[in-house]
Amino acid sequence: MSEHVDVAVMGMGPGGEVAASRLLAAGQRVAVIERELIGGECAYWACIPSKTVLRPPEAAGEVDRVQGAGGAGLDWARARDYRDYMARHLDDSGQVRSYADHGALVLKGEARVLSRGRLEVAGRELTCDHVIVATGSDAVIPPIDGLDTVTTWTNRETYTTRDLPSRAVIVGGSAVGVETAQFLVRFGVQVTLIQRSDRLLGREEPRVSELAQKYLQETGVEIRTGTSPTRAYQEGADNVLDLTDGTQAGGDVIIFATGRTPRTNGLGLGDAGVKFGERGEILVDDHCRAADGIWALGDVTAVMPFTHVAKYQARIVADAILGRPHAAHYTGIPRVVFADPEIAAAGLTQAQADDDGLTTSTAEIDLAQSLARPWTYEGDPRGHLGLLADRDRRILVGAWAVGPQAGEWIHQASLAIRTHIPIETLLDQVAQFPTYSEGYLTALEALDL
Ligand SMILES: Cc1cc2nc3c(=O)[nH]c(=O)nc-3n(C[C@H](O)[C@H](O)[C@H](O)COP(=O)(O)OP(=O)(O)OC[C@H]3O[C@@H](n4cnc5c(N)ncnc54)[C@H](O)[C@@H]3O)c2cc1C
Ligand SMILES: NC(=O)c1ccc[n+]([C@@H]2O[C@H](COP(=O)([O-])OP(=O)(O)OC[C@H]3O[C@@H](n4cnc5c(N)ncnc54)[C@H](O)[C@@H]3O)[C@@H](O)[C@H]2O)c1
Repeated sequence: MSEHVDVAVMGMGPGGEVAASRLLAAGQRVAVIERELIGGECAYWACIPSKTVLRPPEAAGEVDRVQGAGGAGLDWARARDYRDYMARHLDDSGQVRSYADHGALVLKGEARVLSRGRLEVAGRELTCDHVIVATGSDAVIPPIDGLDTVTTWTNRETYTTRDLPSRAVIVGGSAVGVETAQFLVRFGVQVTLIQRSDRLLGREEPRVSELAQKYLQETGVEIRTGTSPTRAYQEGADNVLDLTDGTQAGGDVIIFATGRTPRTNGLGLGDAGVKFGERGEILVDDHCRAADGIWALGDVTAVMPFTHVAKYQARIVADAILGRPHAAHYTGIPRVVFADPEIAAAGLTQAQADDDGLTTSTAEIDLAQSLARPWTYEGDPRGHLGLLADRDRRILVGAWAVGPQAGEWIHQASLAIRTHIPIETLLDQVAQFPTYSEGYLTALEALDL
């Protein structure tokens, strides 16, 4: 006999967790279904371990850059132990207990939709009023001849490794590739980064790519753009890639940071009326509704594959199920790459604004030339801020920043873009002295409006 719940959540990554927690708090009977670990990719193999191991080199670098301090050392064994602690030693028994204590029906296993409102999990049948699909994404590995003869890693092996390689080749130069290169090189690994397009972080402004490349090269990463692997083979102890530009790259390991694909295989969703996009993503409306009684959120929708977006969409879905629907807005959501210095952006790029037919004005400032904070912060100051304004509406539509803690102070631009704060109000806003946030005034004044 099948058991009935109000809502079944398929996949308990950060998106599924937020949806489930909110629905449980509102008194709904919720089944939480997870085939691996409650917490998902983010908690065990992505955001949390990566940000944990990026922090020691960042802190040590800060100490070395501050005048009057110096000599900070790095200790991989301690960094790794703390990473493993932060990733709960790949043990979710605490989460399983906690959801059960909060009244959830916790099911460990692969969920599959049998028909609308009917699910199967590990041989057990479940009926429900709503299904939330929050199954995330898998790493993509491009088809390359000979790949099965060499040692390959994705984010999973990279962020659970006990020992660091001496030399690593990273394929892919977007967020995962840049962060992974930054982490490894600062822990002493010799890193070669292979990027197919002609610049890193291809979705951001070309100037952001340029700064990202400059800072990464300064830390010792060898970056090769405009090329990609054609063949993989073993040469002695080396894992080697032949590249399209006729060169080779070799190391102890080849790490793939070549994107993600939505996890929808075998979920049985097509029969339940769910539609898929070109990348295999679940198509949703602005309430994250995929079909009658079926909702989807997070990476599986490919709207913006970030944890903060998965959590936002979870709020949208939970509110819709609880009878207080409001549409999702993605304008101005921040995008941060936790390199050193941090790389942050929000809103449109110039190319996107052009596509939208906007009449724009841009400004870029070197923060060290106009602010005190970069100088009080470090001896050889770094920091750039770029703004993109809509001249007709006199609002910001885009912003980027490359500098210390940019991932924090980008949120000012994020809010301004999301809420259409008039430029005049932004010019009248007072930022604390001396902070990086003061840069907004200088950049706004540099706009030609
Ligand atoms: C190396 C790396 C670093 C990242 N760093 C950041 C960062 O700093 N900040 C940020 O915002 N984003 C970051 N991301 C992106 C972030 O990890 C994802 O956007 C986020 O995990 C998406 O959450 P989700 O809930 O949609 O899916 P996931 O975290 O992928 O969770 C989905 C869950 O569903 C489960 N599942 C799948 N199929 C089934 C099934 N049939 N039945 C039951 N369970 C199932 C999976 O086991 C998994 O636990 C990073 C990604 C990578 C790869
Ligand atoms: N700090 C963060 O918020 C954070 C950190 C890491 C990842 N993420 C998210 O995770 C997702 C996955 O990131 P990602 O960097 O893996 O994927 P991505 O899709 O953003 O980038 C993949 C990169 O690999 C390159 N590439 C693909 N195939 C290649 C090949 N055969 N040879 C050489 N280069 C190749 C592409 O040109 C592209 O630059 C992103 O959407 C990102 O938003 C976020």
